[in-house]
Amino acid sequence: MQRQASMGSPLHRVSLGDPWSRHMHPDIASERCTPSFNVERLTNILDGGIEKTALRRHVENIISGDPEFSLKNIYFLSQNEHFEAAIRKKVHLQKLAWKLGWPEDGEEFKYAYRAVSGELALNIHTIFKKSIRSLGSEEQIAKWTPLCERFQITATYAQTELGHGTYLQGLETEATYDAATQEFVLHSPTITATKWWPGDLGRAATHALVQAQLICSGVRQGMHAFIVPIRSLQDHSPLPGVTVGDIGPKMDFEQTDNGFLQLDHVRVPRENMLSRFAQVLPDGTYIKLGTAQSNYLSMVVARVELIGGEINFLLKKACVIATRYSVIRRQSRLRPSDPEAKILDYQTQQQKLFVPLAWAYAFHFLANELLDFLNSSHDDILNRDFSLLPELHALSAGMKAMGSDFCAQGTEICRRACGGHGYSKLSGLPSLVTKVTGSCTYEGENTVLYLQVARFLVKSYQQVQGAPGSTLHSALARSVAYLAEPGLARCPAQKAADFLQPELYTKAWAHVATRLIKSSMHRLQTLMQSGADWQEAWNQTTVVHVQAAKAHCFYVTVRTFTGALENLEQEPEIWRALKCLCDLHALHGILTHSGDFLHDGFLSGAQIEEVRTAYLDLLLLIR
Ligand SMILES: CCCCCCC/C=C/C(=O)SCCNC(=O)CCNC(=O)[C@H](O)C(C)(C)COP(=O)(O)OP(=O)(O)OC[C@H]1O[C@@H](n2cnc3c(N)ncnc32)[C@H](O)[C@@H]1OP(=O)(O)O
Ligand SMILES: Cc1cc2nc3c(=O)[nH]c(=O)nc-3n(C[C@H](O)[C@H](O)[C@H](O)COP(=O)(O)OP(=O)(O)OC[C@H]3O[C@@H](n4cnc5c(N)ncnc54)[C@H](O)[C@@H]3O)c2cc1C
Repeated sequence: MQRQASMGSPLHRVSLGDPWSRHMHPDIASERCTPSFNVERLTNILDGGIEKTALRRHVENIISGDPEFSLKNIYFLSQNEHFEAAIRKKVHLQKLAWKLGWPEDGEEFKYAYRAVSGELALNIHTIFKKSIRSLGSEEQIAKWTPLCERFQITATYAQTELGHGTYLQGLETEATYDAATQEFVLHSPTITATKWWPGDLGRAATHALVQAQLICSGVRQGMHAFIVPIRSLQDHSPLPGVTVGDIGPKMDFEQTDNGFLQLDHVRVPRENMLSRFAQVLPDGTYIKLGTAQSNYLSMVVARVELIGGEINFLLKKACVIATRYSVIRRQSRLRPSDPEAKILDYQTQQQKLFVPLAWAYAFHFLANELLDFLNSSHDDILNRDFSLLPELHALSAGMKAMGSDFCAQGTEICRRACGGHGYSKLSGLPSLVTKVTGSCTYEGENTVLYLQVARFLVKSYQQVQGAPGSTLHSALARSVAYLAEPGLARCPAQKAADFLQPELYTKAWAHVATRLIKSSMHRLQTLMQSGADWQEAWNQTTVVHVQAAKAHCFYVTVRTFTGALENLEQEPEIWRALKCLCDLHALHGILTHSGDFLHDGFLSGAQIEEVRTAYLDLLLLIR
């Protein structure tokens, strides 16, 4: 008879399933019996409260107890079998959700998605639904949302083409308005106009949100979104004028049918253009209600939600797997007379695992703060108050880029830290690496997104240069307020312990970000003064602009992590544990970019050595 673990115990997910995992490994059990803080309390904090922990565990127990959600053979499936298994799980989960009354945007779906390791199909159907909310009029939301929620239609977000993924002004798919019939004619004029990559398009979708160049009365009005039926609701066959299929095997995401779509003069009614930010009147008059980039809002929402909802939880899983492995795996001896050591007792293994762990916490708090910013500004933007959009765009772009970069690095470090077993798919680590790697490309290629941050920093720096002190602070966005603050020329730290002060290392990062932004601006201005036009000068300084953008993004992660710590001062044990990880994150960044801190003498070589001492002591403390 299997021992039924209580829902609250950490064992509840281990003692189910195959016999040999029924017993907790003694090395893990011993590690767990002397925590320096209340583990359940920290779990509640990370979940967002006691009730959410209980709900998460309730959902996880449902999932882990239902054979329909089994992942046992997941690594042995072909591409098609993988997709079909994901469809079956999605349908089963949706029926369960309806039966249990789970709310559409409730936490339950998020917990279920993680519990099945993302092995669910129709994820872009959800992005389609959210895009309708961001780009659609109230009438369009009222019409299409129920159809999505009842799965009377399944949909995709079709923006990227064979010829263009980044440069949206270059999208070739056309939507030409025909006033005579009050319809839009959607057409793929070239092979490079073929929509290529959209998820759920290859086999599942009946409808597509097609981002296309709107042509009204012969005038090209830029990228707009159109809802296009692509498969029959009767027999799921492609509709007339539609050529659609799957793009084939990928590095990962085989649970998703990324597809291609060609449209041959497919007609849709005028009402199918999403019209929150622009309208076409029956006579073909174009009414602009937003900005040229208003229809990019759906990408801002997706970038914010993917950081915590997809990207960072892949790193969290890799940290759990690699840390558990590192207290079970014994290899070599610290002294000839000792028993073989747990590999987590080697300093190098501690560095390998505790830095990604610190990143996982840094991006956990960052994702929450960015989600709060989105939720507090989204309604204003929908009501066409775009005042917060530039900062939201810069933060979402930069944090998606840095979050995916760090999570891709971190999962790979965790995988390598598990030696040969880390190379086995059955460890779960390789698929975490290949899945998170995709996030460096999808929803905006990272370099391109860092350049968007750089563009925002250039404009913010020009504000600082051009505005008198008093009016400055009010106008400058909160995330770049440090640009207007009088910084220190030299770091005052005298000893290693001084570098464990969050205010000190946060200011150190603000100093470096400010200097790099100033330096990249100086290079830009120098090139222009020597005769280069803005575009040439910009292109010739993009490397240093990306460097400045990364320093700014790192500063934001440090500032956000230290802010989260301030909210935990009433939980001293937890505060101490997480402060160690915050310190480690900040100091690891300083050591790996020490040249940027030494460059203008802000830190001396001797101070870098003190940073290293503090850093190495942290590894021991965290262990
Ligand atoms: C659970 C499932 C896991 C897997 C899910 C995977 C789902 C993946 C989906 C996708 O990948 S969907 C496709 C994603 N594609 C992109 O992200 C495309 C990236 N490219 C762009 O965003 C744009 O082309 C660009 C690079 C920003 C350039 O745009 P454009 O040429 O039009 O403008 P710029 O001249 O650069 O900037 C003009 C102006 O507009 C502002 N701006 C740019 N983007 C946005 C935005 N998203 N929101 C608000 N504002 C934006 C930009 O800051 C400039 O402002 P100013 O400086 O002029 O004030
Ligand atoms: C797993 C996955 C899922 C996806 N799902 C979807 C989806 O559901 N819907 C959808 O529409 N799309 C989807 N995509 C497509 C994705 O959005 C694009 O691949 C992405 O936007 C990058 O565009 P691209 O592929 O054209 O790369 P490119 O832009 O061609 O990038 C190639 C190189 O060019 C560089 N580059 C490009 N522009 C510039 C510039 N201005 N300055 C400097 N360097 C530049 C980039 O940095 C990069 O190094 C998905 C992609 C993946 C991998």
